[in-house]
Amino acid sequence: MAHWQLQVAESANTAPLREVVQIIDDRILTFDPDEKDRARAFVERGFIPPGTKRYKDRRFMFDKVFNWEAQQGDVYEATAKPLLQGVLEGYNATVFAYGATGCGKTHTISGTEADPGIIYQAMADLFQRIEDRKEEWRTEVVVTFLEIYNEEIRDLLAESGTHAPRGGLQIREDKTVKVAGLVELAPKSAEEVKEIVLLGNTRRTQSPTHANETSSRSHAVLQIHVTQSPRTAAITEEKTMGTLSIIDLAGSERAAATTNMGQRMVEGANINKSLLALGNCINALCESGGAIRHVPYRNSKLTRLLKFSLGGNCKTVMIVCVAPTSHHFDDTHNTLIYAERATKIKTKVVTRNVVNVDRHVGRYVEAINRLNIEVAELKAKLAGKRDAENEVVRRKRMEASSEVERARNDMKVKVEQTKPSIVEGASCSGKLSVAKTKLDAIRQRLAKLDSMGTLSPDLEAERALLRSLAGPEEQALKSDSVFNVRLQRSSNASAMFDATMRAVSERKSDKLDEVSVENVKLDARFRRAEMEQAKAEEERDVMRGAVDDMSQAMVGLIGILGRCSVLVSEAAGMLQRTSEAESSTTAGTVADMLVNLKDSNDAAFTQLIGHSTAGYKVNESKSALDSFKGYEMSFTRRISSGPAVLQNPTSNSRRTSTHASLGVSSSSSPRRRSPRKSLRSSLAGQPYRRTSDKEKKGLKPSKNVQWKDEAGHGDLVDEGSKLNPIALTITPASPAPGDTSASLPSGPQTPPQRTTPLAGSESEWEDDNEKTDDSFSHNFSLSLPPSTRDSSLGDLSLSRSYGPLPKRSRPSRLDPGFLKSKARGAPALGSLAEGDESSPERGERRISQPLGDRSINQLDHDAKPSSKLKQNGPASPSKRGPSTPRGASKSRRRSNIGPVRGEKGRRRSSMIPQLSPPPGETTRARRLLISSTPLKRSKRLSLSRPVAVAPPVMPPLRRPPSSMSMTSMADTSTSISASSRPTWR
Ligand SMILES: Nc1ncnc2c1ncn2[C@@H]1O[C@H](COP(=O)(O)OP(=O)(O)OP(=O)(O)O)[C@@H](O)[C@H]1O
Repeated sequence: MAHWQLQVAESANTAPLREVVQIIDDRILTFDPDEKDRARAFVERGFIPPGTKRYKDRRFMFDKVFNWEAQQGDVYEATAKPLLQGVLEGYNATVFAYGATGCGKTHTISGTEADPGIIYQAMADLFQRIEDRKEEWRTEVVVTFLEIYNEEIRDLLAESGTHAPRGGLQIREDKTVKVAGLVELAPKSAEEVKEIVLLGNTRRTQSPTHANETSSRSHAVLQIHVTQSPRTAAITEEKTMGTLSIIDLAGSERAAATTNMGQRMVEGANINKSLLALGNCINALCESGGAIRHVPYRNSKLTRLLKFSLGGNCKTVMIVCVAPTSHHFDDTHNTLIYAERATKIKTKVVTRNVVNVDRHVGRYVEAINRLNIEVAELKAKLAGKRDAENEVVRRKRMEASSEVERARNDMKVKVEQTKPSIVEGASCSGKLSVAKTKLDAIRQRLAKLDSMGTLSPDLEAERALLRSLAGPEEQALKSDSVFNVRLQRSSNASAMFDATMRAVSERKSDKLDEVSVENVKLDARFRRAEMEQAKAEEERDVMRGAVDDMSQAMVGLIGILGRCSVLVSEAAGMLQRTSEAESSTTAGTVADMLVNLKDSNDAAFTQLIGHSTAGYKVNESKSALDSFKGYEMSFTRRISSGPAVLQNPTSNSRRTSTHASLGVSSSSSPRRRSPRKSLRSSLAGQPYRRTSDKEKKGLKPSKNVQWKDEAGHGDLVDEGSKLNPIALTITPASPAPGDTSASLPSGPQTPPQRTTPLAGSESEWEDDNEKTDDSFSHNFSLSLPPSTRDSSLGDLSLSRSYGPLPKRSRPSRLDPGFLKSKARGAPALGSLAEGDESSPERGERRISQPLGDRSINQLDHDAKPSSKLKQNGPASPSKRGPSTPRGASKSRRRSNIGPVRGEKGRRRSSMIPQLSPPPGETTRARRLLISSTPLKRSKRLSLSRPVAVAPPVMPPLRRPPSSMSMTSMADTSTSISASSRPTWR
């Protein structure tokens, strides 16, 4: 069935006398619409007889009606474009423009360079579609261009001078209509077709007429033959052939209207004749209704040429151009009637032009060769495609790898940036935990003391001590403390670290494949775990340091307690003997009290560590009081900021390991050597004693009033002048040169250990601020009551100076004093000369041994009659000199344990406990009150003063025993036991 599509294009005309075409919508128009203004209608049309219409007012309906604003593209879209797909599928199609002369047929079909018409747009579309399906179809396009001028067919593509005839071509009609001898061109693009059309138009007959300056005096027929065959060849080749005919008819013209004369009139007559033949064919096709009826195609060349386009196997679109003004009233009217009649053409079903070519056997070789070529081409394409794919894959892998590397690098950089701060935060967290734990223990004891109501002086002193101990811990736990600030900083760094890890692991990138994304995530997880491990290790180290600190302190304190108990016991024995000899009841009472004190302390000691010192006997020949050099104990630790930095106990214990006899183990036999660290080694392991500034300046240090100076806080109440105390400052001293242990076989065999650098290095390690906060020292002062005159027997005060001290300057080996003392020989070193002052001869040393070394550890081995104790007196250097290892003194000197020789005199006098007041001097009990609030702090605090035990000559006690008030350490120990948690520090 032929598909007729009638469309009307309105051409703008410059003679708008009256609009005779009124467009109703895109399919309906009204010709010669009725004039509403009756007066004007009368003026225009005059009188009309009754029963007749003044205006035709006739409606026409087409497939599409364009208004004045329609563009070339709009016309193409609605007319020729729907035919193109049919042509490619093997259908014939025809587009022709019909209308009166000068109405715009050529403009619609060909257009201009700037505004191309249907031909160019259709060709552009056609070649684009061919390009799109070229993989499956081989397509050939052949173009012919002719004109029918005065019933003569002329080839518009025939070049003059060639054998191709320009005119007089004949139509050959078989199954199709063909013009013999036409030049066929095979354009490859729409541009080439455009050039072909422009060329042909220049050859087309055009003449100016009255109606149109560029009036086409011929019918132009452009035919595009499209032949397609599939690329996949088979035995039977199926070809499709479609022909698109685009025809620009010459305009119909009325001879009267055009006033053409001569040739133009002849042309017009031929034009009208052919158009009339076309009209007759259309009428015949309409009337036949598709039935077989004679259609007068042969009446003109035009109808012969359009035979199959009008009534055959073809889809045809007729574009009708009309002038909308009353000036072309009749032409427009006739054209519309002409077009309306064309819409009624009914043709048979349109079929495809498909040709099945059965190949001859002889052509198989040709087909096979072609197929081989095709296969080779396809293989080459495939290989190229694979190479390209491989290249793409390789490039993607490289990009993914570099992206992963970038992510890893980002994480590494962030770890390096934040790790120090985060680890420091972990350290601070650990220190804060330690401080809190310590503070809890201190507060527990304080609460216990507070609940006791009125406290005895010693408990008051303990409370003051504990408060001062609590101060730095509270300080450390404050929200604005250094640790908390660092902790906050650390948490910020940690948040940054986490955010970066999260951002990097969740980073979206087209370059990352799944494996790379997983790799990055794993790496981020590893970094997080690594950071957690670093934090945990740091915290563990802090905790371990704190435990070590506690252990060191505990070992030292156990030594102090043990030795004090023995000392008290021995003093009690002396007093008892004195009381027996002099029949002094006072001495006896005091002795009894001391015995009680010793028993109480021993009980506390037992309760504390499960070991009693009661079984130890005092060496009769060498009294502990005589040999006791006091305790020099400087626990240098860092409050809440890490482990205490004590001297390496290993080095010292190694030196005395063979004589470690007062073990902290619960061994039942005191003689049995404990595998654990011995008391002596513990004591030897204490930090070196520091020379105070006063000592360095040669000032005579006070005895117990040194607290304020050293501690920098606490109120000093020097009651010594009033109370005349027996002040015994117990200082766990480092092994003195006179220490027999130093002369024991193990001593010389063991190289002297230099211990100072350890502490020194720690001192250097801390920054100034932290050192101020972190250092403290202990000083335990056992103040015995005035024995003779004061009613108050004084108290046993356990004091601990705590707080800042002036920065200690480390003695340097380059120090002139050091060199000077070095030049004088070993005796000038430190405490090696402790016995000098008590010796009548200079350089002669007293045998003064730490109690723990001799009286406790070697009770049975060195047991001598107690009477020897009195006879002992200043010992000759020869008694110990040969056995004194030089290394020991050197070691002590290096470790700055003792003062230089020049300071000995002053220090010595301050060290000797004034068991009996110097002649003419009123001794008073000296009590130290420690303020709970440190006034100032120093980096390190020397815990104690070196002390020398005065000769065991006890002044007669004048005070009745009943009034004596002595507080044993049992109170403290009881509370400790009650809390089942030692609070030694
Ligand atoms: N839609 C339009 N827009 C602009 N100009 C137009 C349009 N239609 C026609 N014209 C102009 O009107 C003039 C006549 O047009 P055209 O030559 O296409 O008419 P024709 O129908 O082909 O006449 P003939 O039958 O005599 O060849 C031309 O100059 C053309 O540029």
